[in-house]
Amino acid sequence: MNSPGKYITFCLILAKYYTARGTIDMQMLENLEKFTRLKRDVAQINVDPLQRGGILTPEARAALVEWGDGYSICDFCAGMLDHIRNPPVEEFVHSILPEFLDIDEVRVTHGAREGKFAAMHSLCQKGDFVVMDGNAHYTSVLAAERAGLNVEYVPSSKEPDYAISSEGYALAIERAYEKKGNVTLALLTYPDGNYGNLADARAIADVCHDYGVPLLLNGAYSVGRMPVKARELGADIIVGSGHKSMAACGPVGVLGASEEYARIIFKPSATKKNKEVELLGCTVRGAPLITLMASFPTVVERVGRWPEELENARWFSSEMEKMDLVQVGDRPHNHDLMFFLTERLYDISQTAKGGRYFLYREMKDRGVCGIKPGLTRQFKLSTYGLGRPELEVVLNALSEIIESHEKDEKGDKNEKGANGS
Ligand SMILES: Cc1ncc(COP(=O)(O)O)c(C=O)c1O
Repeated sequence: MNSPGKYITFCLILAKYYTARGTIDMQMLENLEKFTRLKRDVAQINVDPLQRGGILTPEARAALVEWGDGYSICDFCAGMLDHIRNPPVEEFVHSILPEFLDIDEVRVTHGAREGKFAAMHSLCQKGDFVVMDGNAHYTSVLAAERAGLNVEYVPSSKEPDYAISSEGYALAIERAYEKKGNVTLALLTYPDGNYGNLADARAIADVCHDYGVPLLLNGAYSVGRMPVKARELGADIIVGSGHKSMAACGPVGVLGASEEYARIIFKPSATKKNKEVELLGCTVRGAPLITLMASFPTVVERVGRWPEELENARWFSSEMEKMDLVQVGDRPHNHDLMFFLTERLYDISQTAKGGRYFLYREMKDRGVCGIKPGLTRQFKLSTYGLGRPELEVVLNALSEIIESHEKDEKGDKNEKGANGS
């Protein structure tokens, strides 16, 4: 994690809670102390794809404290959250975000998953089919399940590309028809959260439209990181994630729709006229929305720097490959999220002290975190927002770890050879 301070604060809060309860548990205090000590030396460069795009801007961090009270944005609400003028939620939701995403209507949600569910629940009938890419995030699958929908997958091309094709969408829709299914929505994960692959959304949208099926673009890893224009890509519905890619604390997300579908998704209640049913009236009612708004100018600016981000990601990938750590997925890569096959590190883990956890520990010792503890054979990471000097720290850490272990291994073998064993 990128801040040791937050763990220490958390430990102190817990200790205070137990003290207040009058049940000081010595074992618990001891564990907390151990935890604090463990975390004090926490790494500073975080390469976790899940977290890189959600790091707050200084403006959002200040706003978080100021607007932290419950319902803090509701002082001047006249009944519709998205029409609050002070703070300027209305302008943000009805003017700025539609322009940013290039789509007719936008609402704020609690996250990408809530947006996907709202779209599926309102546009599809129970028992319908949603066609989605084989690389789809589990939340897309759960949203469909919760809405009572069947899923027909578009399989990826498998290792090493894991590519998703527009022809695959046509075939999946045909398969659903063969099952006597009613296909009422297609979904593309753009990019997917495993390989960071950006499929040809425009071509996929065209195929779906030929069948009269609207396309939902899951931009959890793209909206707020790179330029994404729904109209240009042919997306009828788009979701983004504030805490993943828009420098917001969350939970917060955005849901956009073209006029035709917005009318259905954002339908007002029959009984509570100024409340939209799918959103249960009001969605994000305080700090997460304010952090999204506070970071927005920086987000717009960083989206404009995407070519630089991409160049860094590609450079990083090529440096990794010099160490035989092989990037899979799109090549050349088109996103900061990358997946590597790291057999060399796995081999080391077979004899290293600590086994599979050696990598996490040794990276942390060198100031890098975010590669999932216990992974050595393959892992994903993100270079988003990291400059070359920080990326060099990551690369040097990996290279040092590999060299030191392989040298030890060679030394051991030579020693055994010399001893005739
Ligand atoms: C590709 C993808 N889509 C959606 C989500 C969920 O986003 P949210 O937390 O905003 O619902 C994730 C989370 O990891 C993801 O990786």
